[in-house]
Amino acid sequence: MVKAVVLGAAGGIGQPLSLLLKNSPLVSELSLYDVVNTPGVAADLSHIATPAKVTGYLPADDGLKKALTDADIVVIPAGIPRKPGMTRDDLFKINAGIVKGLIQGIAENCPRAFILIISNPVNSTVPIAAEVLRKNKCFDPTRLFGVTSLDVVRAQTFVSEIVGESDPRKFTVPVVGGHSGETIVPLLSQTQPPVTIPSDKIRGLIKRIQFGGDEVVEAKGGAGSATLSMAFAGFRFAESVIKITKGEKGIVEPTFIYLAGVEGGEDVRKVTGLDFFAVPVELGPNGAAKARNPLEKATAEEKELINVCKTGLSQNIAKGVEFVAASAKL
Ligand SMILES: NC(=O)c1ccc[n+]([C@@H]2O[C@H](COP(=O)([O-])OP(=O)(O)OC[C@H]3O[C@@H](n4cnc5c(N)ncnc54)[C@H](O)[C@@H]3O)[C@@H](O)[C@H]2O)c1
Ligand SMILES: O=C(O)C[C@H](O)C(=O)O
Repeated sequence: MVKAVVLGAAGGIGQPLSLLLKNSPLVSELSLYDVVNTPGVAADLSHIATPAKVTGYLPADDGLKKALTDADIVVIPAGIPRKPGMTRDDLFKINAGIVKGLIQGIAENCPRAFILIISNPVNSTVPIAAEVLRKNKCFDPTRLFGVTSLDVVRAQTFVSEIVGESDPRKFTVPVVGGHSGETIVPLLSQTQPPVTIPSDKIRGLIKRIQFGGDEVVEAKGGAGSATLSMAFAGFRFAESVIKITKGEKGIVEPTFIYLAGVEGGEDVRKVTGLDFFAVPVELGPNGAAKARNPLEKATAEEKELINVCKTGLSQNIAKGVEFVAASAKL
């Protein structure tokens, strides 16, 4: 029995992500929470002929508590998306408070649930979540994940396009660091199976992976950011987490984690000097079992990208940590 919860379920990501979860045979209960429209989304999904029982909640009548009680996995795409010209950090002002409130609800109602954070800026919202959980004395770094899967999905797709492979799923491309612009670092040299990217195309490919989100924001012209590809990527990650609860082994997912609390994380931390970083993580029955360290094997050019990443990412992390500390003083 697996109860999955989506917070922000009526939104652009929330709806298709909920559809994919409803379609999953691994989910027995699907609980949808948003500040608007969840009764309608839940009624709609509940007609689909799959076993998962769907319920929808609004804030009234203790909706968040009801949605979260007995949750095994909580996926959070709540919050505002970018418009052209905005950075993900521009979303901090609004989304920081939203994520803080929702994590407080998790701490009070399902502190052992796996938490998957999609809301941007991920580089700051995950540290916010960690601090809120810590204050509630229930922070388990092996159960808190920043969802960076879309960067890997894009890397797979764009690499395939360049090398002329029709099925992007054949490739594994480690993408490390954070989730915004230059904090996103694809390690193309470690693509499996190995690929040869023409040297005149490498810089462009790296930029496209780093700024793939902007491509969608521009194309949508003010109507939001990636939703469908994000739902695909978020579901892929959520499905992996659900699979480990069912005893499946050998699953590795790239994700933004608190390094000090995960086996192998200390080795990554020694290289980056940062508390949070996205690396490929081996999943086990309790969540993040082992952080892999692909940084030592990076090429000189990739190490340069990691250095650039570190500057921006350390500021984003500090901003999240300080936000929780400052709100505690109010
Ligand atoms: N991690 C990633 O790779 C990635 C990719 C795409 C988008 N995102 C981020 O995901 C977030 C959502 O994007 P979207 O396109 O779905 O936006 P959206 O505006 O379509 O949907 C967001 C939903 O959150 C809801 N919401 C707002 N406050 C809430 C609260 N306190 N509790 C519960 N729900 C609340 C809104 O009502 C809305 O339905 C954005 O911050 C966006 O930047 C992240
Ligand atoms: O670009 C955005 O703002 C949304 C998301 O982070 C993405 O990478 O598509």
